[in-house]
Amino acid sequence: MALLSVNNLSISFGGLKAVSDMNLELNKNDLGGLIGPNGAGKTTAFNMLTGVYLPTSGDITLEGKSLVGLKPYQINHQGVARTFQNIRLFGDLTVIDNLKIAYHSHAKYGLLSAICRLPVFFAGEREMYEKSMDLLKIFNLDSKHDELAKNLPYGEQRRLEIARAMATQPRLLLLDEPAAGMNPQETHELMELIRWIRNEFDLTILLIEHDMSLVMGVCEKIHVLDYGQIIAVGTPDEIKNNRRVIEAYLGEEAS
Ligand SMILES: Nc1ncnc2c1ncn2[C@@H]1O[C@H](COP(=O)(O)OP(=O)(O)OP(=O)(O)O)[C@@H](O)[C@H]1O
Repeated sequence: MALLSVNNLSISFGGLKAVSDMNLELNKNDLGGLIGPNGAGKTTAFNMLTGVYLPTSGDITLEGKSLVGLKPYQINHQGVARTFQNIRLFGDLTVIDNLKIAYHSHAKYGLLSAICRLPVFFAGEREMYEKSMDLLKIFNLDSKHDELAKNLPYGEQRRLEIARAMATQPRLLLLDEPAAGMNPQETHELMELIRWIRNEFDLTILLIEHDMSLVMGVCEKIHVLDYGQIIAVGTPDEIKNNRRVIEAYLGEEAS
């Protein structure tokens, strides 16, 4: 069974069909890409996958269980985490607190234990701190754990956002333009990191990206959206040589 299955997914905003009969399948451990010209519907698709938008029609299943109609936090509890095109960290909190907040969504103690400062609260907090530091080490941010998130350089903020998504212990990680604003060196390091976390955490990843060096370098299966419709699915080589894909991108360049 596919890990993620998107079946005939559509959404309209007024008269605009932003995504139309979209189909997409990812198996466990796939590293997939979702590409397409500006306004093709990529982020809208992510917003439906994460419960931000309710599809007009169609279904989304995670290991056979439908996600449609669930709220974003419920979808996160099912094992789907995401990052955003525009970084959405808590800028005035420290790096480690940004991660601890994410771990809190899976905390093993309740509100009463926290208010009464029961031993289970302290044990839970200690565990969250240790797990957060472990993740920060992986993302090479441990030396900055005490800095405010807003003071990190841009590339590190992007890495922290991925680390925060990982703190919710996802099965499926959705990355919306993870390399946006990164220089070539940072993009190259990000590629290595994405591959590594996929293997290390037994993850399935779907990423939206305009940086073709990253998409072609890291994705094994690419879906191409144009005007809300999937126009091609294939390996990087197949996509590079696909006539409809070339036309879609050339059309964008010509306009
Ligand atoms: N909430 C909304 N209300 C109305 N229209 C919307 C809404 N969200 C998205 N759209 C429209 O849906 C279409 C798809 O937008 P979307 O942001 O998904 O594209 P995209 O492929 O992610 O583009 P980009 O690569 O530029 O980020 C666009 O025409 C956009 O204006």
